[in-house]
Amino acid sequence: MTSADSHETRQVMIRLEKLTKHYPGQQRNAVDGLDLDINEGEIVVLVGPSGCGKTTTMKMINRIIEPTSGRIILNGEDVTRTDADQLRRRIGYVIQQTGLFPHMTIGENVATVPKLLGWDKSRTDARVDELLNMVNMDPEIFRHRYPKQLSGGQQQRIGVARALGGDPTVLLMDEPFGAIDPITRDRLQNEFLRVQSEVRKTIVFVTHDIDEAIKMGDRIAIFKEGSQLAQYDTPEQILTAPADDFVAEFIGRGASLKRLNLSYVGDIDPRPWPTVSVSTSIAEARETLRNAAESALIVVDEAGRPHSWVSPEELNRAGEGSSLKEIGQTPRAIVEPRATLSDALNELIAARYAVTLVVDDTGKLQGVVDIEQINDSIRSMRASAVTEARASLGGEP
Ligand SMILES: Nc1ncnc2c1ncn2[C@@H]1O[C@H](COP(=O)(O)OP(=O)(O)OP(=O)(O)O)[C@@H](O)[C@H]1O
Repeated sequence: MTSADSHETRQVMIRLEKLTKHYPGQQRNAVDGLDLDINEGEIVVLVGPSGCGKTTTMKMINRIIEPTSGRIILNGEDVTRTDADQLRRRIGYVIQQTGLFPHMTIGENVATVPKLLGWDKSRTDARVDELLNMVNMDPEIFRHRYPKQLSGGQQQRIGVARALGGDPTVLLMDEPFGAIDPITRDRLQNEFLRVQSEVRKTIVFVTHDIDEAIKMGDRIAIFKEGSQLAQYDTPEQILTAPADDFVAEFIGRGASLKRLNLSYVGDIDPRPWPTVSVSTSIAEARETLRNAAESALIVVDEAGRPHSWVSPEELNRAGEGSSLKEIGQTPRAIVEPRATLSDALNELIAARYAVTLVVDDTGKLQGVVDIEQINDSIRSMRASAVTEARASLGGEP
């Protein structure tokens, strides 16, 4: 099944129909007749140049900005003219500067929506603890603190916890990690993806950063000015088959490098490499290497974990009485199947080796992956994306 099929079979959670916003005094509509379907449980990222209308689009979904015309359908229900306060309780909202209430403790902030929903104290307290744990903030330590006693990254975690308070079906995120330093941002993005794999909300995420869009999005909507949709597709499709010059330019250079972040070492079958155990004798190791096409051996410990690399020179130099435990080089460039191909390539370059060692969760050697295999994987990804793009145009595969 292709990714396009799986999107079609899922239920639409948010449907925007001919959604339009005209700001008084402006010549053009900020958002102009936008049609967009967002499926249940997916992260859709709205991305595009400044002023293209992505924030206006998102804020119309919870009607912080009222549409001029068009309809918003939430889970099959037309909510364009229903009570906006009620609507906002069903939709979590995370913004760049967290919007935490400074005079309230962290616990009180996270309890905002449960209180509005009239939950009793014990249910609310339990929910606050659950949410703080979910975003990796120990309730015992942080519950009674105030926002200004937290770092920017910690405040942003609380922003996410608060938005999830009433267990909303939909979460709107407006450049949530925009004001955070790059290293913390990366960590928060990873954490958020972990949280999402547990909570499976329907998420609309606005960013101006295409790399963030590629990382976070199940699908990406690339906007041109006036909220015209240039392309609405998976990150893989957008990177491999951009719909037009505007999209290609917006992705920028290095699309192939960005694609490396979308495939994993686990997608490649590691190939075997001549391997001996630390207890093997030097003579036996020499014999194994002599019969192998490769130019070095991997030595594994009793549990099958990489212990060292040994070269023919090292084996020749070693005296008959010495052990494989004592000679060779410490292995580097070790990756797990969940590492991205980008991670694997980084390891290869940093270690200046020709292959990375692939290990399982227990550290046991599975085989190796080399640069050729990484290259083949990118090539086949590109070929399948082009086939898919042609098929969606109704052309010959
Ligand atoms: N309150 C407002 N009054 C008048 N015009 C507005 C208002 N808010 C936005 N606009 C205009 O509407 C258009 C779309 O703005 P919007 O903020 O939705 O874009 P954006 O894609 O989110 O941009 P950015 O990345 O810069 O935040 C812009 O031309 C903007 O100047």
